[in-house]
Amino acid sequence: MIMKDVTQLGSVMAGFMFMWAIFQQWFPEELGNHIQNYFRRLGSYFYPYITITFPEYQSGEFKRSKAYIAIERYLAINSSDRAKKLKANVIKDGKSVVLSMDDYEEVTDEFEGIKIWWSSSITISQQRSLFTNDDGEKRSYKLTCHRKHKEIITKVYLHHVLDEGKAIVMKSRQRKLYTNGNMTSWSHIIFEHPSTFDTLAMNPEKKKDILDDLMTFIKSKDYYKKVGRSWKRGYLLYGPPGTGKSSMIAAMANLLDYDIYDLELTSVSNNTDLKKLLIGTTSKSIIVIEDIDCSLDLTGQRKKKKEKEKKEKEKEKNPVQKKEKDKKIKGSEVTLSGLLNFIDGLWSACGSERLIVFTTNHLEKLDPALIRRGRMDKHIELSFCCFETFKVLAKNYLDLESHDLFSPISRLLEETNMSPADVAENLMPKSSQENAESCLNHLIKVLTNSKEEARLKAVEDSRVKASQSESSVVESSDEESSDGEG
Ligand SMILES: Nc1ncnc2c1ncn2[C@@H]1O[C@H](COP(=O)(O)OP(=O)(O)OP(=O)(O)O)[C@@H](O)[C@H]1O
Ligand SMILES: [Mg+2]
Repeated sequence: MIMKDVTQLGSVMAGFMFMWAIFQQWFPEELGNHIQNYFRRLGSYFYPYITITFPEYQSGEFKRSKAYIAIERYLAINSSDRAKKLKANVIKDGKSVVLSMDDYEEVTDEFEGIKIWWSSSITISQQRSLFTNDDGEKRSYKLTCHRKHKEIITKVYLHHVLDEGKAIVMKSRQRKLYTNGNMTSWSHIIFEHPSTFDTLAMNPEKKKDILDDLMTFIKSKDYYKKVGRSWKRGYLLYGPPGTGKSSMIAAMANLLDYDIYDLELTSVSNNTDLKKLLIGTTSKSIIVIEDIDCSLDLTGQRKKKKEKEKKEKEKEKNPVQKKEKDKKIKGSEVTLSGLLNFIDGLWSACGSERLIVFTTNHLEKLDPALIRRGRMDKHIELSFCCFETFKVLAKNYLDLESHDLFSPISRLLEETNMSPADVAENLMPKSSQENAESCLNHLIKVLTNSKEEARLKAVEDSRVKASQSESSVVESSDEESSDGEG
């Protein structure tokens, strides 16, 4: 209603201005300016509103304007005076419907006590252009507010609308899992991994710590800017196979609504291609390098320690040699320094709000430069299944929070090294006859066998060790006696 009054008032003022344009030609210039100013003031008095229009397509752009899409989604959810006619947009390959305000609808919004009017309009263009859709329709949203609020509306409210709208778009879009199939570009599939922090079995305190860290990160845009760092964070996930490293990455992506870029380092030819791939990533994403120790060629790293340290010192003195020491990625020309640049060089700042995650089964094999704090800010160990981990798995897989068999399982878990993947596998019912108790009994059996196997292996290992040291004693005494003969 108010919106209609505002629009009518606008039409009256437009009429005034038109008449003025005709009269203007009959007056001397100076008098004309006076009258013009007078009319402007009069106009502001009767029509103290400003309007801002957001077209669906910016000129020169083929894609729908991001601002338009953000406003569309914001208004569908936030406008206090909801639109009566809605439009349904089908997204996520037909799996989800998003409602938005239909053409020629009006809604109101309120921000810090200020009333804002929004209207949607459409003009049909006779001349079809590349920048409109097939029907030659040009849609736009128009914001109207009182002139005295111009500052707060343009500087604060619009940011709020665009940020909220973008967040809604991000939440409802389909997330993608990218891989560098082609050497310098990414290809993707829809990312639909069911792992979440609820299904992830690990020590609850550790889990909370990671969750807090992630939530702090996503809210820290201004902080990162203030301290002069690009808005990204590195996570190093390490631990034996089947302990949940990949599952945690999926849980992170699901929690934050991020895309995943799964970087296969061995198929990147050189540092330049690596840089191109980096530029091709978007914000709000996780760049993952799995099994980083398998990608880096670390042959020769474990030579005799002292000899190596001596050589290192010499190389430090000679920059040419220092460059040579740079390790290469197996089967490619990408070097360690190329990778370090990828993580935190100048180019790494080309996007924002990004996590870089490395996983490894062998932390000790990694070059310290690669995982130092600042590059890999948070080191997270995922280890063999403990009782805390088991409890989460029992809850997820069997809907059990407690059971008499939990205490023998707790003891056995302390005495064995079984990965959560193996425990989970044993908790899964294999037939319709199996119930929670039979699954627990099955797990006890497997844990007992594994404990026995570990005991036998330890006995065998110590036997081999003893026989090795015996034979080395014999060898050295033989050498001594032959030296004596010589
Ligand atoms: N901590 C865990 N919580 C819940 N499920 C787990 C956990 N660890 C392993 N699993 C289960 O085991 C399977 C394998 O786990 P995942 O692939 O995450 O292990 P990983 O640590 O990445 O192993 P790898 O080092 O071999 O890559 C998962 O599909 C999941 O079902
Ligand atoms: Mg994995």
